[in-house]
Amino acid sequence: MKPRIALIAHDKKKDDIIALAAEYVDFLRGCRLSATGTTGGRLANELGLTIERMHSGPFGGDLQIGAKLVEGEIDAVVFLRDPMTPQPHEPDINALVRACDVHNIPCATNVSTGRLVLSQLMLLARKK
Ligand SMILES: O=C(CO)COP(=O)(O)O
Repeated sequence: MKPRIALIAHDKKKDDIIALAAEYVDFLRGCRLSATGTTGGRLANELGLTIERMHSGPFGGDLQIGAKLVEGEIDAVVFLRDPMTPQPHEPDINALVRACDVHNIPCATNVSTGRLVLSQLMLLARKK
């Protein structure tokens, strides 16, 4: 089965997630991707990725990704949070990260960890 990956970034981290996704774009093309609204729009427009786009984060997108994850439909999350800017939907953000911990789903919250997670998923996918 194709790896199912959720990609999310706060506004000041969006350039970072585009750059990160660009590094792995060939692998990501073979994955089933979901994203919050604005992040997904940029990934689709700038990298040509096919993505299931949820609502924007402040309008419930993190919760939608969390619900998919709870249903067993997400294998890994790359969520580049902005640690320097308060977010109006902080409870939703915490709920998604908590859901990852509850269900033991890898959740990369910075670029370095994102690289480790995507590299490993890529290796595992090659072995299959
Ligand atoms: O706010 C977000 C995650 O908490 C991201 O939402 P957008 O991708 O719609 O900007």
